[in-house]
Amino acid sequence: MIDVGIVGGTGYTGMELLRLVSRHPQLRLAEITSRGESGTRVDELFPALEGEVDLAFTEPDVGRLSRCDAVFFATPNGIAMGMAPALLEAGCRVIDLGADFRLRDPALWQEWYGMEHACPGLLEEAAYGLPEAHREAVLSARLVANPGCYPTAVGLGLLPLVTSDRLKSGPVIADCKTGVSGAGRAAKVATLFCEADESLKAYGASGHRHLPEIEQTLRTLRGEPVETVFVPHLVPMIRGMQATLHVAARGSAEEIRALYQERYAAEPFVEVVPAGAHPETRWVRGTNGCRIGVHQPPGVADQVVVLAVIDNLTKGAAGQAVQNLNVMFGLEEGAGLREVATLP
Ligand SMILES: NC(=O)C1=CN([C@@H]2O[C@H](COP(=O)(O)OP(=O)(O)OC[C@H]3O[C@@H](n4cnc5c(N)ncnc54)[C@H](OP(=O)(O)O)[C@@H]3O)[C@@H](O)[C@H]2O)C=CC1
Ligand SMILES: CC(=O)N[C@@H](CCC(=O)OP(=O)(O)O)C(=O)O
Repeated sequence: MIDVGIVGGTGYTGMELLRLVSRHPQLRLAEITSRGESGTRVDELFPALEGEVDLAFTEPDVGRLSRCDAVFFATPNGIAMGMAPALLEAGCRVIDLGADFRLRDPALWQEWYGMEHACPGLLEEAAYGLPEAHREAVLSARLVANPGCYPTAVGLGLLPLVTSDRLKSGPVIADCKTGVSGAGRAAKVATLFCEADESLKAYGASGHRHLPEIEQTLRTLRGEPVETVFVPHLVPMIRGMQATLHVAARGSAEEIRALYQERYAAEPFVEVVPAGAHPETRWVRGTNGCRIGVHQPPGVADQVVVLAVIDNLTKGAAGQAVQNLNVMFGLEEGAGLREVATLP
């Protein structure tokens, strides 16, 4: 068994990790932290986990955490970088669900996250944990930067095109929507039911911190910059994310769909939906799946619309983190991640 620790076990991605780790056949939860709930039993706070988790929350402590084989950070940005060096030194593997190790350039990190990086020396070493693109790097990594939810949906939605000669020059438009759990559990007025329900709003249209991460992902895949317009939206649902990607590309919808099917044929979590289908977020709710549809607007030459849906908390965060751990430890990549979406 592999002993894992979760730092930030009371937040939304920490709760999702708890759900997945508790059902994973090769993982044992050894440590779970919360400053606010230290001493409280996990199943007292989350009765759904009664009989699944026999632990209480503790204060985050490097000494205790370093006894784990792997530690997940499900914490706000800027926390993992303070504790990761000591954990790595102690021989732990680290997977950060936050953004601390995602951007290669510490100056870019400071510009978008407003704080100086605590361990810029680890940025080169960290593997960017989008397994469909960087499986080899994850396989040998001690430290994984779990991608952001929007960069996951946009990255998977564009990967086959940006690595092919079908992509034409011109900006990619990434029109993205997500549910309120994306903002985390800490109360914010904008995500209160009365503020978010029965309404839809764009935000970050003049610049969102996931833009440099998306640009870095696309540049790495293509070998040159891919101009990107990224506009996120908040929609009144709890989980889910859709990236609607407008891309200039050569070829018919059939040819481009075939390119996607070929690229993702061996991927356990990415599925290209049949011609004419529009994937829905509820098809992947609570699962580690990503469903992708390829369409072509009539009457516009060399233009495609790619639709990619994920669950922001699963493939966009905790599920992908477990997938990365499976790859890092040589486990079957889908272990503990075989959930089927709940419908309706
Ligand atoms: N929500 C989403 O859809 C996604 C989130 N992410 C990223 O994952 C990370 C966690 O997000 P999310 O679960 O939504 O956040 P939440 O706000 O829901 O939870 C944060 C957790 O971190 C703990 N925490 C807060 N401050 C500290 C600290 N200084 N030291 C140790 N623990 C701390 C909190 O518990 P306590 O205060 O009791 O210690 C809590 O358990 C973030 O970096 C987020 O950006 C990534 C992809 C998607
Ligand atoms: C609705 C909402 O606020 N969504 C969040 C999603 C991003 C997120 O979770 O951030 P990381 O993946 O970088 O950790 C946001 O736009 O900030």
